[in-house]
This record gives sequence, C-alpha cells and structure tokens, in this order.
Amino acid sequence: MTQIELRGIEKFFGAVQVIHNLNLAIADNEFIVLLGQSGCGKTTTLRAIAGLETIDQGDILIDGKAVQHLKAADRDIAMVFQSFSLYPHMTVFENIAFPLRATRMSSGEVDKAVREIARILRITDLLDKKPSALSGGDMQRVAIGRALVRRPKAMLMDEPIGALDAKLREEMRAEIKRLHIKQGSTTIYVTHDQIEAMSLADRIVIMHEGFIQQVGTPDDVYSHPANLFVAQFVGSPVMNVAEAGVSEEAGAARVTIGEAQAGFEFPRELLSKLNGHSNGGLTLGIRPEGVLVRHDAALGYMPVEAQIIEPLGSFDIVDLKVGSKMLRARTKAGYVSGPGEKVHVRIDPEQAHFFDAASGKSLGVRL
Ligand SMILES: Nc1ncnc2c1ncn2[C@@H]1O[C@H](COP(=O)(O)OP(=O)(O)OP(=O)(O)O)[C@@H](O)[C@H]1O
Repeated sequence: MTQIELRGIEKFFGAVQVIHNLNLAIADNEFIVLLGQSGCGKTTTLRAIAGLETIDQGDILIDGKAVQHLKAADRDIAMVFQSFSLYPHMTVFENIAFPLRATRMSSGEVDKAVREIARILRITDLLDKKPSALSGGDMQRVAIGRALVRRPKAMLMDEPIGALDAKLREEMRAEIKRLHIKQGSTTIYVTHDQIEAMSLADRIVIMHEGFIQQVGTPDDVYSHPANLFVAQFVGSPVMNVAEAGVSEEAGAARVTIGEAQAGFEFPRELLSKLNGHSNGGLTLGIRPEGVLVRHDAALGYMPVEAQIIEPLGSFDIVDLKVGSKMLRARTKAGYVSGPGEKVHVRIDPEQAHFFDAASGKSLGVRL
C-alpha cells in the first residue's frame, strides 16, 4: 500500500520559480504519468518526490507521512533514469543484487529475489553477462530490475525508454505495462511523449511552465481537454483551433470560422450552452477526425478546395481552406485524390470543443 500526496509544492531555482502550487494525490498501485514539454518541471517534481531535490514550500506525503525532510535513502523509493546507470564491471546478476547486498538478506534470499525479478523481466538468460554485452532495451530491463528488486514503496521513472529507438521503445512500453500489471506498484513516470503517456497511464498529469494543466485518464485529457493548451498538446495530428463566431439562423446555431461567409450548422442548444459567450471571444476546437469530408454536396456541408494531402498509411490528413482558415481533416486513405479537388466539409457538432478565447479554458459544452 503506497499513496503519495503532493500538497502546495513550490520550487525555485534562484529567482526562477519552476513549480507553482502543485497538488496531486496518487492512489495505491496507480500508474501516473507526468507529461509536458521540456522544461515544464516534470523531472524536478519527480526528483523532489525521490528526495534528490529540495522543495521551497509544501508537503510530500508518503502513506500520510510527511517526508520532505527525509533523505532520499530513507524514503524507500526507487528511481530509473534515461541513462543506463549499470555498474559495468558487474554481471547482470550482481547489478540487480546490488541494492540487496546492503540489507540483511542471506545470499540464498538474494539469489531467489534476483531470479524472481529476472523471470518477470524475461532476462534470466542474461544474468551472467556484463552490461557491455547487452542491447539498450536489455540494459534498461536490468536497471528496472535493480530498482524493483528491493520492493520499494514506489517506483519513479524519468524518461526510462527515451534513449531507445522507436521499435524498441514500443516493445519496452508494453513490457513496462505488463510489469506494472503484474507487480502493481505505485508508479510515477515522466515523459514528453504523449503516446507513451496515453498507453501507460491510469491518469496523466499535464504540466506546462510549472503549472498542472489537467489531471485525468487518457480518455479525459483527449476527449475533454480542460483548456487550449491540453487540447493542442494531446492528439496527433493536433486539434484544429479557430476563432469562432456563433449566431442564430433559421432555428439553428451557425458557427463561422476564418471570416467565411457561410457557417457550419450546429444544434440550437449550442446557443444556450455557450452561456453568453456567443458574442465573441470564442475559440472552436475540432480534431481532424471531427472534420467530415464527402465528395458530393449534402445538407450542412460547405464546398471547399483540398490543398495538401498527407498520406499517413491507413489514413490521410487533408488540408481544407475554409475562408481564411485551414482545417485539417482525417479521411480514408486516397479518399481525396489530390490538391485542388473540390470536396464538401462539415464539422461534427458532437466532436466540437469550445474554449474561452481569452483564458483558453474549456467551456465544457457537450452536444
Ligand atoms: N539544477 C537546476 N538549476 C537551475 N535551473 C534548473 C535546474 N534544474 C532544472 N532547472 C530548470 O527548471 C525548469 C524545469 O526543469 P525540469 O528538468 O524539471 O523540466 P522537465 O519538464 O523535466 O524537462 P526535461 O524533459 O528537459 O527534463 C527548467 O527551466 C530548467 O531549466
């Protein structure tokens, strides 16, 4: 049982504040991913939990006990870094056994513990090898084994697979997930890779410039982004955003973007749901899969010209000019044959997001 709670954490480096009033409660066995661009404060947060960095304000509680004044060694937390920090002169077995040597375990118990963790990580056949004989992925498996072998209260991982090539990263991602399901330890994982975050996390913490932007399940942050930053940070290709105008016309709501004369038809209830934001200061967000494209004219569809087509294998991303604004749509591969083709476009109201243009906050409108 390990719960971790961060309360009102503030951190300065000199005069620069890099963490602002950070609050987060992590449940037992939860896999939390801190996600954000380089420099947003993820690593500093992780190091503060581990005790490798001091904090200027706030409390770090492990199982309800404040630990911010404890040394790293007294917090019983293991950490895995991006660089493979193995001892080169020791075998894999000795590397994994190392944290246990300082304990009172008998050599028989150490042997058993190392073999058990090696079995879970599928590295039993590597136990007699030296790190120099291992691939990058195997080195990181050993580093994870060494971190887990003493059954720490929590596992912290800082971009543990960031240095591996794409194929290996994918493999290791699955491995880390499998390991977590099997071992079930409270884990905090730092990455700037949203696919890694989406595939691993129970909940994702999205950070920007030292502030938490949103905490939620992968589906929450993708389907209900709290603000424009999250909306554009999560999802690839990125969400289209455009300043929008909303008016009432013929019993329906009409949403215009990019100074286009014609607008997109939305259900009338949009007007009441926008709560007075319909007079301006509104930003529309729509993911490429919410931009619907068809060849022939149909009710509610606007004629437009395709600009650029990006084939991405199983689907294409097609740039469409709507007034002065470019909207990116996701279509079946080859659906639009080339630039200049005339197609018809519509925005799926159910997939539309509306934000306050000034604050960037989501207005929480669901149609
Ligand atoms: N020891 C330090 N001294 C001064 N500034 C630091 C120190 N460590 C980090 N910073 C600054 O604090 C901010 C947050 O850094 P941090 O490493 O936590 O970000 P990050 O999101 O983990 O980024 P990255 O993915 O690049 O590690 C950055 O602006 C960084 O330059």
